[in-house]
Amino acid sequence: MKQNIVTVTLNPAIDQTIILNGITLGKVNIAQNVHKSPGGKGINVASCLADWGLSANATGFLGKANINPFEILFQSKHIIDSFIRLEGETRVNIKLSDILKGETTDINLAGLKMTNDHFQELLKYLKNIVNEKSIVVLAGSVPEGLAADSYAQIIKIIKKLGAWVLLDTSGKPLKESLSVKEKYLPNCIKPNQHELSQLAQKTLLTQDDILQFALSLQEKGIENVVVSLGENGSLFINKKYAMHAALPPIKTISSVGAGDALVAGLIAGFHGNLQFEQIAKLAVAFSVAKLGHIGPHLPNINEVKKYVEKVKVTLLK
Ligand SMILES: Nc1ncnc2c1ncn2[C@@H]1O[C@H](COP(=O)(O)OP(=O)(O)O)[C@@H](O)[C@H]1O
Ligand SMILES: O=P(O)(O)OC[C@H]1O[C@](O)(COP(=O)(O)O)[C@@H](O)[C@@H]1O
Repeated sequence: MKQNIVTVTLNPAIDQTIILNGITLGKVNIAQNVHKSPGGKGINVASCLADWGLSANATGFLGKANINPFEILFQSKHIIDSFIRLEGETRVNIKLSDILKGETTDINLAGLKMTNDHFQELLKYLKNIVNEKSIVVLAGSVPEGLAADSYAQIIKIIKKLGAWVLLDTSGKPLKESLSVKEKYLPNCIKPNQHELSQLAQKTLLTQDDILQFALSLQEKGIENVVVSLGENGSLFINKKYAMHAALPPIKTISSVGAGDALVAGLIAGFHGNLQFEQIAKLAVAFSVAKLGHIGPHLPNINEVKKYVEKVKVTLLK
């Protein structure tokens, strides 16, 4: 039984969400409001898990100069803070939330530059704490200075230690992590439609295009392939099942972190040894419940459970 949950965020961010009543590019736009919240994929996962009552050990790299909001989040949600502190500032990512259209535009910056010494320090830490009872989430972009196969390197080490690994990344780091021997593949991946198309090197337009490519990845040896499709829900694929799960859209306050909330729901489900269909329902419920909040937060557990009951699942295999 897997027990301890570790999340790794190589490139965290403070998300600055600017609320606008419509955006016109090339013109002056007046903001309605602005919110700043500590984020980055693995941190968002740990934060949603905390709201569900599961404690995670969060690690990766943070800049010392603007660390306060992260430390406040970790303390308030009892997240174990194992971040390696670096000189300088963690990046600030801009999220333009157009409440008129219900659309969010993300402007993600590069972040702190890393060195191989930083990476080795992280590997050393992971070797110390990861074991056969660990569930490890590796999530987000790879910062400047680290090799594109950084996740592949981490996965090889922690799978040798017996960990179960979920990888949520895109582009070259995703490709590199899947171009390895079967025993070093992640146990689960969660690309969105765009990221899956990048991996496929062609635009996957229809649900069937997406399903066929996701099935081919599962057949290659990735036990669980989850594809998030925004307002169209998600596909969940393992050896036995392929299913589509979704909830009708709710009033979206911010879609930033919906993918991370989906990952948190997957982890909560796998950690609880739930049946695959229940895992899918929990993941979708987490992601939709998050839409009502700015930042990586879920409503209370009972409200999330109400969403779970409403998730519609369709078997595709
Ligand atoms: N407008 C929406 N209506 C209903 N569900 C949504 C909506 N936007 C996101 N979701 C849920 O959040 C999940 C993750 O969203 P998505 O945008 O695909 O992730 P990512 O942020 O990783 O691109 C979706 O699979 C879906 O369950
Ligand atoms: O690590 P990346 O890929 O640059 O993404 C970082 C951004 O993604 C987020 O984790 C949100 O991700 P999702 O909307 O995909 O769940 C933000 O908090 C952060 O600004």
